[in-house]
Amino acid sequence: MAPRVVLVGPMGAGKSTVARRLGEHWGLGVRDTDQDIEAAAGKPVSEIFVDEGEEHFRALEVAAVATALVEHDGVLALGGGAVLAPVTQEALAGHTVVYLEVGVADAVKRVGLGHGRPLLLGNVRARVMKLLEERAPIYAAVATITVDTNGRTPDDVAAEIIRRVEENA
Ligand SMILES: Nc1ncnc2c1ncn2[C@@H]1O[C@H](COP(=O)(O)OP(=O)(O)OP(=O)(O)O)[C@@H](O)[C@H]1O
Ligand SMILES: O=C(O)C1=C[C@@H](O)[C@@H](O)[C@H](O)C1
Ligand SMILES: [Mg+2]
Repeated sequence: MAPRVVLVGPMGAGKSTVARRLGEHWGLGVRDTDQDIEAAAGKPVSEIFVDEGEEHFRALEVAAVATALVEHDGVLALGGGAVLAPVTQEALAGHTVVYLEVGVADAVKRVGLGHGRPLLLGNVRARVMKLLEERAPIYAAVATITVDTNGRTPDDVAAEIIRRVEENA
């Protein structure tokens, strides 16, 4: 069992939103590792960061991704920082991984004040810029398909993913 597609990309890329569109189109279940972690912990990601710290969250995330990759055969959205873990990078090899690419301007518009996104606390624009710069090469390296989401609607992005995944099948 393996997910039909795994979505990666930074906060505001639209992973959760586009995953729902893809699930509807293909009639597949949708899973989101942030939600799996929240359900198991019984609290939001932002509270896990405050109560237990980022390192603890990252350990939960490695386990949540590993489990979802073997258990889930639908559409899987990963948390924005999941691909930072080398073990997750290795686990993604062989999967259809879609990188939702987004620039600073669109990402900032989409995340607004960054509520519920602990890594954006403070200066949202500066934080987004730094994260995008550090992570873009990692997203690109794990991806088998890269889709530009800038200035595009979630439906448009989903349509491109559907076309390209079906072409590659
Ligand atoms: N292509 C798009 N165009 C405009 N707005 C979008 C687009 N995709 C998503 N959004 C909006 O941006 C916000 C963030 O989207 P979403 O939560 O899907 O991002 P994410 O990649 O899952 O982020 P995170 O890593 O924080 O979970 C939502 O309000 C969503 O409606
Ligand atoms: O980009 C990140 O590091 C994060 C993204 C979110 O999906 C959450 O997993 C959390 O807020 C951390
Ligand atoms: Mg999300």
